[in-house]
Amino acid sequence: MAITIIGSGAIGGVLGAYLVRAGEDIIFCDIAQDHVDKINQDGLTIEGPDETFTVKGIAFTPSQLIEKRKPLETVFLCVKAQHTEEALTPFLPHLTSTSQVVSLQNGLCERKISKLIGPERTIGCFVNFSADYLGPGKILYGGVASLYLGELDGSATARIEALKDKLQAWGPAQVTRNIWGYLWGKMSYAGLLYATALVDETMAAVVERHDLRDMLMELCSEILETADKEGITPLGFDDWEPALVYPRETRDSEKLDAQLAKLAERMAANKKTKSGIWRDLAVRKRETEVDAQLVPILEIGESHGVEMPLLSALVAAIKEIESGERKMSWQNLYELQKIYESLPRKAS
Ligand SMILES: NC(=O)C1=CN([C@@H]2O[C@H](COP(=O)(O)OP(=O)(O)OC[C@H]3O[C@@H](n4cnc5c(N)ncnc54)[C@H](OP(=O)(O)O)[C@@H]3O)[C@@H](O)[C@H]2O)C=CC1
Ligand SMILES: CC(C)(CO)C(=O)C(=O)O
Repeated sequence: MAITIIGSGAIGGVLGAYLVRAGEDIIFCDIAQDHVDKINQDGLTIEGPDETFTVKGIAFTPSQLIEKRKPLETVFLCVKAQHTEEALTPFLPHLTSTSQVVSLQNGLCERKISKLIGPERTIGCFVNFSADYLGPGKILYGGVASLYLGELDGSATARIEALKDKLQAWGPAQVTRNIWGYLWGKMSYAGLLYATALVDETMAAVVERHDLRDMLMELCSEILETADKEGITPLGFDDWEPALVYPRETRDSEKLDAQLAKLAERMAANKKTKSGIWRDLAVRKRETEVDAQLVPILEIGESHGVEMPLLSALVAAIKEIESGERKMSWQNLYELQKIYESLPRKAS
């Protein structure tokens, strides 16, 4: 089973490198010509917490790969959420009736992919390991964390098992019958991650702030309430436990505090201490995935009549940082805190 990785940056690069090292047939595809050239000339280097290694790689830009007119059987789609359609569309003529496209992305990208190619060719995936693209041919890997694969309809299939088995070359990939539970669980966590990117600090430094905690949990609750209205129970992973956050009325502050302390510890111990959102804003100076990740949640929430003052303010603040109108600062979190304090339904 040849695997084509479309978007061979942080996530695609790490998974691809481990698979190449295990002898799998991997084709890297990336829009960054310098990255493609470097992989072809000198290989792809992964700087991980335990080891640094380089694999030889075969890489193409999308146009080079399209020219080859080869059918693509298994695709790992690892582009940022906002690039989902534009990355996949050129390859539609090269997909067969049995092709499978796995979304190794944050967000509800499986919805977009299944619109393009049908749910039967779309495979859901929840990824929580961390990585950063450092430069052409070079990726920092933060270390192992959760990765779940699942059919969108929750069925158990041989193809999911086969993919899970292959991914053992990377680490403890697992199968789930509830991929939407994980994807929404990650979206609730994404609310927290985006909030940490409002300030030029580590994720742990924000999560450790007790004075901001109720506000941050209310922000995540807006997303969790939306999931609830969609009939989905978000699942927990890697010290993020949505069930301790929502429903608001069953929240046990002591238990939640203990859990968030563990989460902060985990964040501080990772090689990647700041989020991908922070990195897009502060290092890569480019737009984040906010329009493709949190804005759709706002839309879904609004369609159910969920009030989302904190999420709306967070989205606005991130967009202002993107456009240069706002700077990263603790002040941004204090502004969210003020909104929180003005809410009638505070859960403290
Ligand atoms: N990095 C992390 O720690 C984690 C990331 N994720 C999620 O994984 C997904 C991928 O993120 P990540 O790997 O960090 O992103 P990266 O930016 O590191 O990698 C994406 C790569 O795709 C390339 N690309 C963009 N458009 C196309 C295209 N049309 N065809 C082919 N390649 C293209 C990008 O090039 P260019 O940069 O030039 O646009 C980039 O090299 C995101 O949804 C992210 O939220 C999930 C968990 C953790
Ligand atoms: C923080 C992380 C790696 C998840 O743990 C992430 O999803 C991101 O950087 O956006």
